[in-house]
Amino acid sequence: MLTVRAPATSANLGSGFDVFGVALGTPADVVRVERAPETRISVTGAGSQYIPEDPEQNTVGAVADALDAPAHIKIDKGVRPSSGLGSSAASAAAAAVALNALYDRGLSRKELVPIAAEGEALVSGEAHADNVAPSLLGGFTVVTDDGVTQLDASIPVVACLPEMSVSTRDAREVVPDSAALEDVVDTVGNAATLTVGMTRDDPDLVGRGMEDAIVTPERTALIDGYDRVRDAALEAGATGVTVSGAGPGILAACHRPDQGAIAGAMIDAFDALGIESRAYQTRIGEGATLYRD
Ligand SMILES: Nc1ncnc2c1ncn2[C@@H]1O[C@H](COP(=O)(O)OP(=O)(O)OP(=O)(O)O)[C@@H](O)[C@H]1O
Ligand SMILES: N[C@@H](CCO)C(=O)O
Repeated sequence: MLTVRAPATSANLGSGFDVFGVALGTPADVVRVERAPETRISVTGAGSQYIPEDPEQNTVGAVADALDAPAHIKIDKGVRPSSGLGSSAASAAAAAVALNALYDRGLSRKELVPIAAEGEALVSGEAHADNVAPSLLGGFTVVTDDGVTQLDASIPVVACLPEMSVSTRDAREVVPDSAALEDVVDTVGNAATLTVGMTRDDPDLVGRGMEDAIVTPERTALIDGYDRVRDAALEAGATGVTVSGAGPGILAACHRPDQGAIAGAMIDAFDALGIESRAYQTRIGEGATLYRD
């Protein structure tokens, strides 16, 4: 039996829609695999009641198919589904690493990115890799049609998850088909600022670069209380705030000493609207880890 822990991720970071992603220190999914004549899946943990065990409908089933690696696969969910924290991707990334090792396929982490992305195609209709890449590789990742670029980074963040769900499929429907040149120019500038910030591990530059005038405003309308939570986080010292992935999770970049106050302010702001939430005080962290039992 092999065990893999794969982290939650936050994609987009505002200015890098479908391009940027980061691995989070917590939460994470844990996947255990054992060789078997055909794939069988069981799911426990956060939100497991909403996750199908049918291999045709679970992201890990798509990965087992893509690697031609049938197995009994046990998923222990730490990342709640439809959270914006890359729940479906964490399972897919963990399964890709585990099955690659179980069947000695010899693929590198980068080569596993498109394989894990097959799972995303199953649930959201598109094989976007901006969550599976950081879950596999760790740090900050840039995904384009030409491949994946990875950079180690360790910016402190708060990921606040309200008790509501937004499916990636629905959140992709509100993305505009076109944008004004002025907004594109602003977003490119912000994306460049954020990237420099990551290379310097500078939370101020990263936060400044999280602004986006094209996709994020359309998506915030799907998250009750977004503006109040964002303002509360900024007042408590966040250097930047944006929707995590497709939402409803909200990501704040910050300096380490402000983390507790930001987490409290975000939870209180949701609470004032009658919405329960939890906040992960974490930092950009490592990719999937393989354990041999
Ligand atoms: N192993 C899995 N883990 C989580 N969700 C899964 C899994 N397999 C299938 N799903 C389905 O995927 C959907 C959740 O994926 P979705 O992309 O909407 O959320 P997410 O991964 O948390 O968000 P995001 O990609 O925005 O960060 C749910 O419908 C869920 O049933
Ligand atoms: N880039 C994708 C990620 C989903 O987590 C989106 O925002 O739709």
